[in-house]
Amino acid sequence: MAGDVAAFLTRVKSRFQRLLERPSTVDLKKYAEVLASIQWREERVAKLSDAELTEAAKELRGKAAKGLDAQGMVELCALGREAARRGLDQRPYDMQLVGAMELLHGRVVEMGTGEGKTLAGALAAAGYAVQGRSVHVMSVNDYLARRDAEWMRPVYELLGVSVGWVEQESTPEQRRAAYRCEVTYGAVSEIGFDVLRDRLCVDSADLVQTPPDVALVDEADSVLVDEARVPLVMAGSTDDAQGDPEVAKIVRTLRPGQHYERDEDNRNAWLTSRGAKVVEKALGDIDLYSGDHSDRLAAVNAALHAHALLQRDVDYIVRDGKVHLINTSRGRIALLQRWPDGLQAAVEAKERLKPTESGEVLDSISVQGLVGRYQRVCGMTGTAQAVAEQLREFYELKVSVIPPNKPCVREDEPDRIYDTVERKEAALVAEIVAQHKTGRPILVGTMDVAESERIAEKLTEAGVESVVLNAKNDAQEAAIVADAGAHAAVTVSTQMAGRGTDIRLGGADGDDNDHDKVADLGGLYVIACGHYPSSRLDNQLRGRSGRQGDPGGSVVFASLADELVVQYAPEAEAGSDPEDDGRYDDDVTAQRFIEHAQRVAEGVHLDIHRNTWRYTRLIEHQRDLVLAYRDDVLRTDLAARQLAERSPARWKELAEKLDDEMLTKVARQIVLFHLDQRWSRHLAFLSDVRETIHLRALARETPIDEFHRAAIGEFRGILKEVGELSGETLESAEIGADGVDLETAGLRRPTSTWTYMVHDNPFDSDAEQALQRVRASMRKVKAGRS
Ligand SMILES: Nc1ncnc2c1ncn2[C@@H]1O[C@H](COP(=O)(O)OP(=O)(O)OP(=O)(O)O)[C@@H](O)[C@H]1O
Repeated sequence: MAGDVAAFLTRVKSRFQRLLERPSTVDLKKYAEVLASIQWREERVAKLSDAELTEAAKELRGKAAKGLDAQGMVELCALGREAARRGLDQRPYDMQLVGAMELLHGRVVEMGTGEGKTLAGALAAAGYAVQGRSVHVMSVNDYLARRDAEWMRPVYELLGVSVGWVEQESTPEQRRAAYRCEVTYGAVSEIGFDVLRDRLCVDSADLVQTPPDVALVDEADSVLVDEARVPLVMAGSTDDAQGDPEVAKIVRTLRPGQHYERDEDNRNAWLTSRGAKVVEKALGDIDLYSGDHSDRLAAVNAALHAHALLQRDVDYIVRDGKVHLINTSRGRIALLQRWPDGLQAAVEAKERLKPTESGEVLDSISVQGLVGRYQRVCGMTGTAQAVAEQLREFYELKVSVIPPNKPCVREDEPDRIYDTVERKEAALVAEIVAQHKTGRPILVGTMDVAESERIAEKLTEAGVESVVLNAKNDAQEAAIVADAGAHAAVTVSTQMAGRGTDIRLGGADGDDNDHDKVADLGGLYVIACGHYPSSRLDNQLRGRSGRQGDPGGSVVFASLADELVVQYAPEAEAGSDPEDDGRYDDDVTAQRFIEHAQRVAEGVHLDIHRNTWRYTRLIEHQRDLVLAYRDDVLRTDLAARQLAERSPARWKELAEKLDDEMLTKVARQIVLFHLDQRWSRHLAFLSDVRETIHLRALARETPIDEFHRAAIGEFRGILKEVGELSGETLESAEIGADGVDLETAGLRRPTSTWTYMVHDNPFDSDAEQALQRVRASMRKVKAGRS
């Protein structure tokens, strides 16, 4: 009873807190005086020569070393505005300055599409730089990182702020130079991979990054929420996890319902007893569930997952003999992503492809862990309000909504709801044909690659040529999207392909005439082929139209047979009969079910995020401890002192042969080798624990508690073990004037390393769900056997 009351109070408290902390539109009254002061100062700044402007920014640095006070903010904005006017021929709007100031207060700002976030972000980054801080502007891809850095360079230069960018092709030297700049642009993945690669340096001169200070995250909702769980991984070459072609062949013959079943949300599949028997027979009458065949069981599970849950052209495409994952939150190829090794190999076997190299995970960090390293985090996006709660829960970040420079006049029509997908698509195509005749540009948002191709085909049949945007590279995508506002353009796009690119009415190279012609037709018309699993994604798509007060329109064509509804509101039904064409006219019940399905989907994703974070938080914490120790070893003589104390006789003997510098280097190499290897083993251990945690949970232990207990217990001994192993190596390895030969001592560092992002780990996405599945499958197997 007391527990119930406590739970009730906690719920009330958190609801109350949420209400208090609801993101609100910034109070412009608060900024009225500041904006007036900026304008007053701007008139004076406009009279300065370029050199004097840069000098004034330098003076501001002197005063801002301990932070920007109100006067400092005014000066920064006045100088920044003038620098943008001269460098870009764009005078930042008041709302951009307000956005920049909110970023400088450490907020995630919501600014609509086309409101000029890139420039607002650059002014904020310069504001941090004049305070002596170093800023990483995190973009969603290489293309945008480079584009934004180059685009904003004139502004930074006039303000005397150095700027650089990193991309996948950058050499270590280029990276080092970029990170030495006060402001560095880079894709989140690239910045994360640099953190991981720096983890392997045995000489501090090889490090490329400087300590993390300020992260300014572009498309903050995608990065901090949608992709937060994505682990960035660095692997080294060792043995390879090959997909078993024999198992793949057997699994290919299995039928759903008979041999295996899937859970409702399509996140897992398991063999029925009949399926288990078929597999066991085909593998030579083995008992798949006996301890002797655990490798085979793992291979069967991975193959079944690849066969039953991962769909070609939805989850991945096959191109050039390789499996390319499709990033579900952006609906485009995720070049650097792969699944956990067993699954990747299983999909390759399913598609009968040559297996790609796999390896031992040397280190990994989640996007959330990466962002968590920074002292200060701020960000910008067109859609932050809907994730305000998550930003607060996971990052302690607050959202500020910046009103648009010009009010949005886009017309968002009510949903058009149909009974079946076929009839919905027929109506959608008819609507496109009709609108296209007027010359109005249309952007069609689809759920996945397969759907985008299907719609494009239907359009061709109906005599409308369209451009499909789904699996091109970022630069090409940007160029295509930029032209989506041209007269009579029809662009079919998967989710947010080409995000970050402005869609100008009249086309990228159009003049004012072209703009006005398209505006007169009603502006860009966005048509969605259904609702996305989150209202935020819907809004992102809609937001592509109606920029800077332009006219525009949007509509969603939905059906009660859409995957979202089938998966998350299977009980959905309409309150009326459909018209002849399958449309439910003004049916509130159908509409409510669709909204309900979206809310459930949002809830499921939040739960998964919360659950994964409960697991990864501890790992990230352990990682921080190991890294802090590693950093001491790398930069000081800690290893030498520790080994001298541990093996005084050997140390004395070596000190007679080697100079101090070499001996310190030897000690460092030995300790770093063992530390890195031990950490890699620890990660493998944790991954094993997570994969089997649901089995342990059957023994009535709470999975997360059990995981913590195992992880903490194992971690406790790591540094001691590294000390012991290092001592042994010091005693036994050959150490001469040239240093230590680790290889002859059997201690090989990985010869090649590579980095990738793990798309989604289906094996450990949600311990509770996994537990239920295992229970269900065990029940089934048992029932089948008895
Ligand atoms: N102060 C300004 N004056 C004139 N044009 C501007 C100004 N600020 C930005 N722009 C222009 O507005 C367009 C949109 O800018 P930007 O791409 O930064 O918008 P955004 O908010 O990032 O949009 P998205 O959500 O699509 O990423 C660009 O073409 C840019 O050159």
